[in-house]
Formats: sequence, structure tokens, C-alpha cells
Amino acid sequence: MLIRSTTADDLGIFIDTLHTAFGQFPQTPLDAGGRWWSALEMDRALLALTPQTQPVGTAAAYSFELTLPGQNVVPVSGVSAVSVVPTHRRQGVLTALMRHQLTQLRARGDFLAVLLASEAPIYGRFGYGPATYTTELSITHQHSPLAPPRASTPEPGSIQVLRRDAAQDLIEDLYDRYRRTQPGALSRPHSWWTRQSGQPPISPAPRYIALHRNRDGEPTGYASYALEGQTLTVDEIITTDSINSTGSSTVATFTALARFVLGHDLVSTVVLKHVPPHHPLRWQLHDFRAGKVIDDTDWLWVRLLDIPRALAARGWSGDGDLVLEVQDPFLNEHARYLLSVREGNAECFPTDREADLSLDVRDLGSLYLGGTTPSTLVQAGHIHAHHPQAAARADDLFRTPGAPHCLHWF
Ligand SMILES: CC(=O)SCCNC(=O)CCNC(=O)[C@H](O)C(C)(C)COP(=O)(O)OP(=O)(O)OC[C@H]1O[C@@H](n2cnc3c(N)ncnc32)[C@H](O)[C@@H]1OP(=O)(O)O
Repeated sequence: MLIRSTTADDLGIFIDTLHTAFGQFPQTPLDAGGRWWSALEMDRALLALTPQTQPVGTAAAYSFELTLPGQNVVPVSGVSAVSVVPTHRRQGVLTALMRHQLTQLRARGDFLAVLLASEAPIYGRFGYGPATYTTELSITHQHSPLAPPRASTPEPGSIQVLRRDAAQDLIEDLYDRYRRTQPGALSRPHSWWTRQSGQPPISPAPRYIALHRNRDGEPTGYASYALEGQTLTVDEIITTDSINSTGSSTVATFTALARFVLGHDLVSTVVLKHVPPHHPLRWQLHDFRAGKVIDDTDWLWVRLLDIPRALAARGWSGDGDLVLEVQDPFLNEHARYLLSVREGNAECFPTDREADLSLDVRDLGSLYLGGTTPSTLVQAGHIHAHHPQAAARADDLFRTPGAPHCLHWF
């Protein structure tokens, strides 16, 4: 099996191989469906070829930024377009692609990689762990407008409905402001917006944008939505007031936009994709049961490539020391690290001290953004705690003010 990097000249063969693997018919990159792939960075993609040079596998990487706990924004590679054609599966092609890619990512100095997994059992063996979660809610509209708040007054603001193509610059700017404060969120490069490459509202699919302005007239968020029959589907609600610089959160803009879509006439069901974990929306309904969770799933998977750098890059809570013994079976690495947290910042170095926790690098990926607690993974039997206080001490350090959330598709 030969793995080689691609160039722009390989775009056609890359997309052909990818579509064969996914069982779809090829689309040129410029037609509507093919726009998805026009954002591919072809100098960062890989092709797997047989000794007869038949292309049988693909993998790509996008250059994104990821917001970490502490609102630290760092570069990250977004792994995508991973595929092996059906005739060559379970022969180690993916394993060879992953090994090649992880080596390349490290060589370019990356300390983190992320992906969205088509199936959950695929990527743990390569060191990725599920790190953010997202919920899809279906709300039966006529029974369940939002109840008036019992202990506060709704923020006065206004909503304007725009067509998606008239709102592109506004929503690009709002998304960018949102993602810089939301741990777990990824950047959407400008080229994705100009090429309309991605899922709605980036793609040219017809959408309305409900734009929210605060009492001073400043845009603070939007809902991207479409109406089909009597179902109104919201792709995403993006708000810039959800987490402020002190880390405290409000849902004022989200609530105003939810009230707007739930009040839409001639609609029986409102589907809200990508509601963040622990969001209060269901509590705001008149009828709690009218909000049905139709999907509650992992979204962003994280892989640490340089553990000391990755751990020092995020913000922490409290003060304390923790020794982590980390196994990385795929890269055949095993080391112990001392994590020292002081006033929200961490230093991390290899150490000989006794371990507090022993864990696989995939579990460290799951803990990294604060979406899962160490004690949960100890209880699940994935992490070994060497003494009774270890999990609680780790919980205190890894704790974040809110759940990480990602809704970018790539
Ligand atoms: C980030 C993204 O792009 S997500 C998109 C992933 N791509 C797809 O889902 C497209 C359809 N599927 C495929 O193209 C292929 O089946 C792939 C890429 C998932 C797997 O490729 P393969 O070359 O068959 O994987 P490979 O032979 O290296 O398998 C490695 C191991 O993973 C296991 N594995 C591979 N795919 C799966 C799966 N879908 N479910 C469970 N286990 C799997 C194999 O059994 C093997 O296990 P073993 O080491 O214990 O024997």
C-alpha cells in the first residue's frame, strides 16, 4: 500500500474515490453538492494506492482554530474525507492512512487533531475520544410556545428576517465572534463562506436568517431556518452574548430567537438542531414534554498529539497538581506527566512521580475540553484512579464553567 500526499491536480480522483467509498455518484466540485469539497486543502490530503496505483483510500485535513477552555484559541487540524473503497476494506488501509496522517500532523507542529466520526467505533483505536456533545430537539409547536419567565423580564430586542444571501457578511461576522468565546467551537475560514462550502447556512441552500439585535441595535445572534410543509427546521442558533469575558453566561438572545421560531404561523413542529448540552430551553416551554430529544450525540472528537503542549494550552480551574500516566497504543508511546495548575494556567512536564490516574490518550481527548469528567470515565472503567481522592482532584482541575459545544460540520 502506498500513501502519498496530493496536489490540486488530484482533486478529481480524490473526490471520485471518496464518493465511491460513500456510495454516492461523483459530482464535480463546482456543482451544488460538490461545493462541499471545494474547501479541501489539496496540499494536505492523502491518497492510498494499491501497488498497481489504483486509488482506494482518502483522508484530508483542514486548517481550523479551536477554542479551548479559558477561551484560548489555538490552531487545530480538522481530519475529514476519510474513506476506503468497499472492495479494499478491513485490510488495514485506514490504519495506514491514520498512521501517515498523524506523523505528518506532528511534523508540522500540530498538538491537536479533531474530527467528526461517521461511526463511533472507528476512531478510538487511533487515539481520538468524543469531546463535545449536541442535542436535536423537536418541539410540537401549537402546544408549546415559550412560557414567560417567572423570575426575570425578557430583554428588549428586535428581530429582522433576511434572506441568507443578503445576510452572508453579517452571519460570518457573528459566527466568528461567537466561536472565539465558545469552548469546543471551530473557526469557519473565510474561504468556506465565499465558496459556500459546507452545510447550511454556509451552503447556498435557501434559508431565512432571523437576525437578533439588542436594545442598542447591535446584532447579537441569528437563527438560520427553512420551512418545509409544516415543519420549521433551525440549522443553528448562534449568539454572541452566551458567554461573556467573566465566563458567566446568559441565554437572552437564544431565548428571543427560540421565541420567534416557536411563534411562527402555519408551523406544527419546530426542529432545533445543535442545542448545546444542559441548555435551559426545555425548561422554558409551557409544556416540558412538548420538547422531544430526537438526537443526543457526540460531535467533535479530539486527539492529543503533544500532551504537555496541549495541556498547557487550555485554561484550568483551581490550583493543584496531578500526575497522569498516559498510554498511546497506536503511536506506541507511554509516559507520565506532572500537571501543575496555578491560577487557571498549567505547566506540564514528564515526571517519575507516582501516578494519580492512568488513562488512554483517547480518554484524555474526551476530558480535554471539559465535556466529560474524569470521575465519569473512572466509573465507566476506562480510567484507573490510583487512590480515592484522585478522581475528585482531577474533576476540580478539569472543571469548566459551561459545556463545550461545536456545531461546525466538516
Ligand atoms: C473523519 C471522517 O471522515 S468520518 C468518515 C469515515 N468514512 C466512512 O464512514 C466511509 C465508509 N467506511 C469506510 O470507508 C471504511 O470502512 C473505513 C474508513 C471506516 C474503515 O477503513 P478500513 O480500511 O476498512 O479500516 P482498517 O482495515 O484499517 O480497520 C482498522 C480496524 O478498525 C476496525 N474498523 C474499521 N472500520 C470500522 C467500522 N466502521 N466499525 C467498527 N470497526 C471498524 C477494523 O475492524 C479494524 O479492527 P482490527 O484492527 O481489530 O482488525
